[in-house]
Amino acid sequence: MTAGPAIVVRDLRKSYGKVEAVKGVGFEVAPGEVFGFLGPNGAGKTTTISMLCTLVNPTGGTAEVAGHDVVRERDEVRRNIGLVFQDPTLDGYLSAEQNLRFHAELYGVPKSVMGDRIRQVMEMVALWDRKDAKVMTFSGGMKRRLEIARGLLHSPRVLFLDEPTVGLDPQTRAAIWGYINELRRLEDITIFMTTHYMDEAEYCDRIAIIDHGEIVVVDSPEALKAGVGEDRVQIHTADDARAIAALRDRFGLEAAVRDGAVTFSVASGEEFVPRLFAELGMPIRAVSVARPSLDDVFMSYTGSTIRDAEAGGAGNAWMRAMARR
Ligand SMILES: Nc1ncnc2c1ncn2[C@@H]1O[C@H](COP(=O)(O)OP(=O)(O)OP(=O)(O)O)[C@@H](O)[C@H]1O
Repeated sequence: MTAGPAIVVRDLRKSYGKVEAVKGVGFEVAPGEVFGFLGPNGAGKTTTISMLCTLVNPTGGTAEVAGHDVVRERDEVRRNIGLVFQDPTLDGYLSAEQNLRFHAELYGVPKSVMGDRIRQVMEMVALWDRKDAKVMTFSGGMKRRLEIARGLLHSPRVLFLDEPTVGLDPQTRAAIWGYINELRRLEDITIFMTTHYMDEAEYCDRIAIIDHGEIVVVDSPEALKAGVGEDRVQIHTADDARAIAALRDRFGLEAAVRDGAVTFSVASGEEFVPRLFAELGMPIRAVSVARPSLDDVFMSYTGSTIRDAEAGGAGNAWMRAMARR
């Protein structure tokens, strides 16, 4: 266990020419934490994680990972971290086990423990029975699982995952989260991950929301959702227009029809519902109350949903950068 924080970032910056990809971000990650870096395409997530992994040099500020400076102590940082990035770097012509063995040798994992460790990490991602198959025969999800196993081989103190579930089907995404949660239980490890899936950010201990190269907020998903304050209430009635007018006149609430139901936000939704039935003055056929989601949090901090923020993005940072010129 690291004595101090696993990651300390202060006023970290990166510019590519005139593009300020990261504009002075700062945060700390505690040992053992699963820390999520959340933001739309082009927000600066990959640039930040790349600086922490020593793959990109900052243009300003400092960052320490596992107690080492990412610029001055690059080798020490590299020894202490595992990486799972978006672009696969496995060798398709080698078997799954050979890929891991090659990596273990590269990282100087002692021969005496190598075999056991390879088996342990492959079992963790349920690939041990496929150890002899060539990686080129693997599905996208299996490759991602193998990359996670490889990232763990040398028992890193911090594991960096850049969009670990992007492009995978929901079932595989859920399985990968199962492995991450298992990892948290079995290994003394800190996990730093980027994602733009709101539902996945829920699994993190804390998340930082980054937008246009700046951190807008850092907190636990629960605290962020509680900070939004209001619940979302939906009611079904025979006359939506009349219901909307009644909500405005009797309760001063602004409602609108969304997803086929009259929808509005109110503090303590569950306590409000009995009043609603008593005082709306018209029959209600059905009602639902939902706590704020991280989508609502993102909306309240950035003024747009993460999907709106991504609309128009080509899905590739480079293509977007070119398109802007
Ligand atoms: N090598 C580069 N050269 C020039 N501009 C770059 C480079 N890498 C990133 N950028 C720009 O920096 C900004 C942040 O990009 P970055 O890839 O860090 O965002 P991201 O949040 O990781 O997005 P994504 O979800 O698409 O991976 C974007 O405007 C991008 O176009």
